[in-house]
Amino acid sequence: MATTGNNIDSSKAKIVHGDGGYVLEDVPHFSDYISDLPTYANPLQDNPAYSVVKQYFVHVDDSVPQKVVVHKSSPRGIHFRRAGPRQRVYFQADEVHACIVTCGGLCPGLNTVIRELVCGLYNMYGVKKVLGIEGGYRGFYSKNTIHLTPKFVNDIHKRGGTVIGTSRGGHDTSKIVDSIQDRGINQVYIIGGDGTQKGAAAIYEEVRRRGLKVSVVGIPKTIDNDIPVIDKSFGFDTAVEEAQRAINAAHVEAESMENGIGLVKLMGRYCGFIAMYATLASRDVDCCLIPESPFYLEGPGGLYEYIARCLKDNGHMVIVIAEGAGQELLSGSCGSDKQDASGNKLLQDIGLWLSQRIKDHFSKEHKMTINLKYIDPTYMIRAIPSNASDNVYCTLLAQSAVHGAMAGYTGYTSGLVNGRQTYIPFYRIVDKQNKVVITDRMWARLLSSTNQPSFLTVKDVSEEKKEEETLSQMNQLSNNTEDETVSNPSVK
Ligand SMILES: Nc1ncnc2c1ncn2[C@@H]1O[C@H](COP(=O)(O)OP(=O)(O)OP(=O)(O)O)[C@@H](O)[C@H]1O
Ligand SMILES: O=P(O)(O)OC[C@H]1O[C@](O)(CO)[C@@H](O)[C@@H]1O
Ligand SMILES: [Mg+2]
Repeated sequence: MATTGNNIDSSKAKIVHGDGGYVLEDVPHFSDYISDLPTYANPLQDNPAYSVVKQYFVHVDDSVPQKVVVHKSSPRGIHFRRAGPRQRVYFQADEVHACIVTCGGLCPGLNTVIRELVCGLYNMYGVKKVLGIEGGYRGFYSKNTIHLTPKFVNDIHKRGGTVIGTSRGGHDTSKIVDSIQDRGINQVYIIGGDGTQKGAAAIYEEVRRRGLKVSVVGIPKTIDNDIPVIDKSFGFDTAVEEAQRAINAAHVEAESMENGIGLVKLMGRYCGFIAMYATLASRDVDCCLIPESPFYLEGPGGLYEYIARCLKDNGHMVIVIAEGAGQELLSGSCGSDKQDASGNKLLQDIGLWLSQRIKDHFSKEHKMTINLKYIDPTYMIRAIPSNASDNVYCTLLAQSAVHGAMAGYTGYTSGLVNGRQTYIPFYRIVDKQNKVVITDRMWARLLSSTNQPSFLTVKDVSEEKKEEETLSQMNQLSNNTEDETVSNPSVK
């Protein structure tokens, strides 16, 4: 049996091979494990808003390539099923009993997704029974539910947070599936980050083992942007925009004083996307430190040397640090192995630690007084409503999720790949975490925009590149050999 690192059985992967090295990583469908299900004409065909649209229904063979940059001799590569409404659906409106749950940390846009799931189900498919599960996964078996209607959700998108609450920990697969079965729920919309998607994959496996006609659908959420495959997660843009306010404040403080340093700590437990994009957007940042790129303080090429140069040249500087950066420098201090209820590492405050180190170093070694202001906006970048572009993104994600469930697909995450809405099998989402690749162009762009040292030796760079190549070769190999092969695709 082939399993991913998370014990998700990937041997059931539906891989379809086509001409020219075309590979479709398809998502599960009810018809894979339940026979003779009736289908119905999609009610959208009679909806005045959609019936005028030329080719509104997605073609059964439509798929979206994972890689858009190719060479003339490259194989066509991996594709995902294109999201959208299908001609035939597997549920009648009054048969659907949907539920929505939000898990993990907050993220701008959660309420927008909830709103659009409810309105999409009501307005597009005439579904009237939509339950909100309160307080995350544990809410399935230990909390009340809320009946969600278009009226109830009408202006929740203007508020931060999630109207149905969220939590970490408390995932008990069999209790959750018992609750789904007992309540007669047949569409489960699960909004959350990498941990949540692992939980969703486990729920799907159990639902399938019990042979239930229940669609299990994930909607990827995380301001950290650590979910692989998708272009980016919703709320990320909003968080980066809000982070600008902290960086601006740091810059104003720093440039108003002699030897002023503004130090901003931003969220990013295992990856530095928020810090990287906020730095690139701001142009006021002189140094960005992220978990993927270890840094050191002392000696040639170190952080102290760079700070001294910036202060000498400009009189001030701004540093952005992701909360997960430099944790190895802090190791040994107490509390480093603590975890939250979901098993995520609890981090120590690298920003506070670094502020003290910088002050001590410059007063002792350079006899200089540093005016350092430490700004930690923490929850302020995620406890806000989503901006306009995230709102549109949330709407498309939610509507795509609904179309897929109505069409009988299950075990998928609704996600944007190369600007197109797709259905991605869970095993692809939970397999690994998305990280900033420091040998990619984006990190090089950042280094050339800040002029900061890379903190890497030539040897480090070549090792990093080798590691990346090995990883991508392994991925290629597993796609070619591990999974069940279906030639002559009969795609739905
Ligand atoms: N491997 C796993 N299997 C089953 N459930 C899991 C797993 N990992 C996490 N979960 C559950 O998923 C939920 C959310 O996980 P977590 O707290 O890690 O947040 P997340 O979804 O990764 O979001 P974020 O990191 O953006 O805050 C929790 O209820 C947790 O119990
Ligand atoms: O909400 P909590 O448990 O304080 O967790 C904070 C974490 O959540 C995130 O916002 C998303 O995973 C991280 O950036 C941060 O480390
Ligand atoms: Mg997470």
